Amino acid sequence: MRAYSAAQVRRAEEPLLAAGAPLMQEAAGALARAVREEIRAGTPERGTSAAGSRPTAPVTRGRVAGARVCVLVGSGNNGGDGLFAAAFLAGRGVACDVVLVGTHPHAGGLAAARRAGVGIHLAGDDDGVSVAVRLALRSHVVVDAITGIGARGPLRGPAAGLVTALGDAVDAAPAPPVVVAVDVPSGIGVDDGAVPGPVLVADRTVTMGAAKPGLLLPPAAGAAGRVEVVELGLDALAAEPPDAVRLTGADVADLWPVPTADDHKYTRGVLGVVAGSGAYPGAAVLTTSGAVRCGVGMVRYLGSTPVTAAVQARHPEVVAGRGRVQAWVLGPGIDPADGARAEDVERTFEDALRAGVPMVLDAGALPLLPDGLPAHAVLTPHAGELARLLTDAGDDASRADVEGAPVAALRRAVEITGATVLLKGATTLVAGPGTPVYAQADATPWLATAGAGDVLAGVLGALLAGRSGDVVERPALAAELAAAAALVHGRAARAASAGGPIAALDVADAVPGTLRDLLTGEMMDG
Ligand SMILES: NC(=O)C1=CN([C@@H]2O[C@H](COP(=O)(O)OP(=O)(O)OC[C@H]3O[C@@H](n4cnc5c(N)ncnc54)[C@H](O)[C@@H]3O)[C@@H](O)[C@H]2O)[C@@H](O)CC1
Ligand SMILES: Nc1ncnc2c1ncn2[C@@H]1O[C@H](COP(=O)(O)OP(=O)(O)O)[C@@H](O)[C@H]1O
Ligand SMILES: [K+]
Repeated sequence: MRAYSAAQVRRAEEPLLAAGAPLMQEAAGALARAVREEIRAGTPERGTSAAGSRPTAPVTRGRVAGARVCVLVGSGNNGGDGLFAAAFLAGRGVACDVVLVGTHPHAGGLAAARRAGVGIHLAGDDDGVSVAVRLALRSHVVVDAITGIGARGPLRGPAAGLVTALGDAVDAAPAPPVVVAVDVPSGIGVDDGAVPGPVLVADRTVTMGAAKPGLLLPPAAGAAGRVEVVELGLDALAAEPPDAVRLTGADVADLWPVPTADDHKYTRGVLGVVAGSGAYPGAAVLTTSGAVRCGVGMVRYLGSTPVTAAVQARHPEVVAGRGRVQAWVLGPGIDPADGARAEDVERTFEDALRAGVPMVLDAGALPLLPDGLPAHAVLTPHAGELARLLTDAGDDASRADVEGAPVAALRRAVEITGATVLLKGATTLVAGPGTPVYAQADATPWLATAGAGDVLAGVLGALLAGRSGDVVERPALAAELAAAAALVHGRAARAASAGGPIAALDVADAVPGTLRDLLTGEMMDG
């Protein structure tokens, strides 16, 4: 999924609007269809529960007549989409109410809604807000058409009051309405994914023409629910670089190296691993497991005799000692204050830099880095490690700062280091110099467990080893491959979990099945 900024979308719409294309009618039609789907998917209980708080007749599966919909309408074209959709729905027998949040609603849309018999209400003051909340709570679906790509800053005035009050009421409702956002949840940072003020959390977002960055990027993406793009024929976007990207399973199938009859283990890629130490031997096992399970040609491990023995007890195929490699993983389970191990990392890093070999720099390697790294070096910090990296470079950043504005922190780290940076989290973000931000939300919160990051380092190392030559030739590929590794790691965690707890090694063990499903097209997205 490729996401474009508000300005890019406006530019792409211009020629179509100038030619008289009925974009708003198409947008409103698609929105009305989505609302009808939500009504049809609703169970009969939803219509009657809430301790009888809904005076509507129960909605039978598959029918929309008799359902109630409440549309929150702002003063711009986003509100226009909502008004025309309300008119369509009323024509299908849906009981529609519109709550006007701004003073100058779209004139054509308002006239159409009135003609269709839609109830029109005003949320201009506290009384209006109370009425609107009551209308919304007795509805099956609430449509948020307050602001779209024309929003500036946090919601203000009555819009802010209504969204705050309604958000609280929906949270407390025993049978809350389904919330469908038009284009974006009103109040999010459309281009940067910020949440600067109140936002009504949506179950589904129907976005017009193309996805917007705020629908993919945290924290705003968390308010968007399922995102559905309505095709409006914005062909001009095909020639533009997207601002944000989310890879799908099919993208990963295209990126993952698949051996052919001409291959042998050395052409498939050899990964060198400097991970684990006397204090953290497990990191060596987890990192090599992640790599071995990806089907890399060979893994070479560099570490002390007892840690090497632990690695080989789990994976007899791992080879001990130096040799030619196509990529490195440096740092998991290594304390930068552990002189001998830090020296192993630094020495190998210098060799890798000279040889021009791609590398993953994780955990203990991060504080040892010089500036001016190549884009084929991929740093894999979590938010705490990224905050430290920025602070060491002279920016004053806390973990909370990184979590509050992760994209800005990520971009800053790329700027400072020159490297590709993968920021781990519930949504894993990746960017390199000049690349879009990749935002992958493929995992399960069960993945937040010790050692999971070591497995990711191994998976990414294996992928970089397999595509080493391509990465060196086209360093921007490193970011895409890192996003692909995050997808595989996240999907493997989901497969291993199936709703229950997992240990890091379970994630590595689920990688072969996950890759098989992705490569054979048996794993669907979503
Ligand atoms: N250009 C077009 O013809 C199309 C536009 N479309 C829709 O139109 C939207 C863009 O429309 P607009 O450019 O009119 O802009 P919006 O409708 O997104 O927002 C503008 C309105 O919101 C108010 N507003 C802005 N910031 C606010 C804030 N922080 N708090 C409260 N109110 C705020 C403004 O005063 C103005 O009334 C898209 O998001 C999409 O939904 C679609 O219908 C497709 C076609
Ligand atoms: N809430 C969450 N939901 C999904 N994945 C998460 C969540 N929190 C963390 N993760 C993932 O779990 C892994 C944790 O890695 P990391 O923090 O490096 O742990 P460790 O250092 O113990 O290996 C990362 O892949 C990260 O993206
Ligand atoms: K909206």
